[in-house]
Amino acid sequence: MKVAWAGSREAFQVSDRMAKLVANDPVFEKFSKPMLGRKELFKNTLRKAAYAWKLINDLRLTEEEAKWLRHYIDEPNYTDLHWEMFVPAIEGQGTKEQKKKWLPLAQTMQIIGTYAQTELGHGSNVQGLETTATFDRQTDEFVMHSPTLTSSKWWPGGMAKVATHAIVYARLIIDGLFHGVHGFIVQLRSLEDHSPLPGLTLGDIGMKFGHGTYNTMDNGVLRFDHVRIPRNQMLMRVSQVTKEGKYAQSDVPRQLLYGTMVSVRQTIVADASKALSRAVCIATRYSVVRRQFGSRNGGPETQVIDYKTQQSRLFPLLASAYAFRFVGEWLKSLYIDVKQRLEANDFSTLPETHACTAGLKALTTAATADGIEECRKLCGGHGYLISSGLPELFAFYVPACSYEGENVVMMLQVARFLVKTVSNLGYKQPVGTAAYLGRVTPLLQNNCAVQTAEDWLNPDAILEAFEARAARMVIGCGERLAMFENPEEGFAELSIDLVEASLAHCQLITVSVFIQKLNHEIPGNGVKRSLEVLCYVYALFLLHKHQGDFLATGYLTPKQASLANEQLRTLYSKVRPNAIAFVDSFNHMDHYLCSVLGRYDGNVYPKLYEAAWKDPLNDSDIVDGIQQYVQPILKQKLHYAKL
Ligand SMILES: CCCCCCCCCCCCCCCCCCCCC/C=C/C(=O)SCCNC(=O)CCNC(=O)[C@H](O)C(C)(C)COP(=O)(O)OP(=O)(O)OC[C@H]1O[C@@H](n2cnc3c(N)ncnc32)[C@H](O)[C@@H]1OP(=O)(O)O
Ligand SMILES: Cc1cc2nc3c(=O)[nH]c(=O)nc-3n(C[C@H](O)[C@H](O)[C@H](O)COP(=O)(O)OP(=O)(O)OC[C@H]3O[C@@H](n4cnc5c(N)ncnc54)[C@H](O)[C@@H]3O)c2cc1C
Repeated sequence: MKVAWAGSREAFQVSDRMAKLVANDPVFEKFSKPMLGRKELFKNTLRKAAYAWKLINDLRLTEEEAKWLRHYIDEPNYTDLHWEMFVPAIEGQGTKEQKKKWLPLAQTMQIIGTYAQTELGHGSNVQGLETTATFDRQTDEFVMHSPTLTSSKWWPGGMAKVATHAIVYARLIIDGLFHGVHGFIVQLRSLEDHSPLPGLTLGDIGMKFGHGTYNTMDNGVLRFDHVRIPRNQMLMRVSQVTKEGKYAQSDVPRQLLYGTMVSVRQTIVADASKALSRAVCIATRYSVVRRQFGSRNGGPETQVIDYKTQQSRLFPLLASAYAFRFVGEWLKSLYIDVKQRLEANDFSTLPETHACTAGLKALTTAATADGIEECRKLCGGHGYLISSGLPELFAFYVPACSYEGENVVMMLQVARFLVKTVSNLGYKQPVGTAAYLGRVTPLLQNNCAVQTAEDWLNPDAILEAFEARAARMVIGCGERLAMFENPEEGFAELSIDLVEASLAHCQLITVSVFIQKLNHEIPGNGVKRSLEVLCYVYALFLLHKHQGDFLATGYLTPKQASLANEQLRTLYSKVRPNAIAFVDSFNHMDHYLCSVLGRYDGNVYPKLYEAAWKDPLNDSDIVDGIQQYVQPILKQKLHYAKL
């Protein structure tokens, strides 16, 4: 199962080796992090990032190994933006000459970059950005300027204190004419003494949710006061500006300007299963250790994992972790394919890839953030302790619902793709993830054939149910949209239904990828049979949760929906004996989990007790402030005795 989770034996070996390397190195200790003040926390992260870079070079780690190393170090920092956004932005949007100049500097970290798109006034609406890049023909330069307070760049990670360069998105202006938003490479700091260059105001935007997690990152604010950069620092793969000030567009689509976001959204989907599996591992192990009620004749109480209600909250999350792992893997291969096509100027699959990355980013991050919080509750009161590992994990993870495309905004992008696909049905056969919309007649006409709970243990029955639900919701929206004279007005009016239809479409993708995985790629019958159980749990849980959709579209009868739920409960009993094996297969080491409740050895209570004594408040019996503020209250003579 470990191999099935990792994707291959080689992938398992690489991640396992890096996990051990980090866990065994005292530099990467992290239990004390929540006790540090912001400055110490930040410096501590800089120290770890520098040490990690040294290890990467000294040990000559491969790119894959370096990624796992950063993952297990487990602290967001400036290198995330450098490797995941700055470098890919140059790769995807730079010309050959620009790549030749900038990539070697970035890849050896002689410069450190960030991605400065969002502003105080606009994040989702990229076309609404206000920073300007005005071409000056006399000097062959762009003048970067922040004309308003709301045009201040706001959020870019690593920008406040570390980055020496940024890809800055700004409105291109030539001779007073606006030519859309483009990316520019801008140097922020001196490579000698690290001070901000003249004309730039740079700072940190302040503390974020959760203490010890995202505050390791220096998210920044940046303002320009007429800062000049050479013309050849505009990223020019999509559009070019000549020295005469002529604006030209290549025959590559403008959407490539948004390419870096597609790349990172794919990574975020691939990473969702890491965060969810981490929370599920903690909650499952603790649910086996924790006992409440049910003692008979002085025997042990019931392990809380044996309560049906606990199982009904935990096992769908376990199944979701596996579903997200597989859909992340699938999306990665889709992305690698589109990247190769884009390099060869084939843009045909870009719209579908954009819809998949946007929609699956929204689906997986929302479910993962909610899932981590549910795992915290599954651990009862102890889940609220930092030493459970869950509050910090939640604080770290939850902004994924907002960054890289706010989730509702992303689902509306999926809706645009679906509406377009439906309106083209007469003359263009949909392919890939939308192929089912080409079979609308049977999907609209045929209803579910399930008669017994056992009938639900059939991948074809499940797939057809999810296809019919999504198709009916999408087509229904399409029909209602057609009644509006102004399509944009109609889209806005129906946006709530469109988001629900998009979610149905994305859930269909995750369910069908899980089924596909089982049909083709699982080594060993035992592993395959166990994963089949999780696949059914995932699908039937979604069906139960969204049964309103399945019933309202008329595909299921109430009887069939309740048979699905009956089957789901039976499946929970099949998951129970393997629950620990399923979470051990994630191969999460204690160092990575950083959780007293999720310890591999189950030795929870002594370690919980021990961890409490490490709190700085327990350094002495009488702490600072007691004599000054508590004793006077105790010793005062009250006028009003009853108060
Ligand atoms: C316990 C403690 C735990 C701690 C753990 C620590 C672990 C650390 C581990 C470290 C490991 C490293 C891994 C890290 C990986 C991830 C790093 C993430 C860091 C996160 C930092 C965040 C960065 C950011 O947020 S950057 C800013 C992102 N901003 C956005 O996403 C903005 C969203 N807005 C948009 O995308 C657009 O503006 C949009 C799409 C909403 C609308 O655009 P528009 O210009 O108005 O266009 P529109 O008219 O709607 O569309 C035109 C047309 O184009 C199509 N389109 C739109 N976008 C794209 C695209 N990207 N690609 C292709 N096509 C696109 C659109 O559909 C339209 O098509 P048509 O309808 O056919 O015309
Ligand atoms: C931790 C973190 C790190 C970040 N790092 C970076 C970075 O490195 N670089 C960078 O450039 N940016 C970064 N960002 C910014 C991030 O990309 C934006 O915050 C994100 O894109 C959301 O945009 P917004 O803040 O403008 O939200 P808004 O769009 O203002 O969202 C507010 C609300 O309005 C709704 N809404 C907005 N538009 C619509 C619409 N058309 N229809 C319906 N509802 C709508 C949303 O659903 C949401 O509920 C980061 C953000 C965070 C939290």
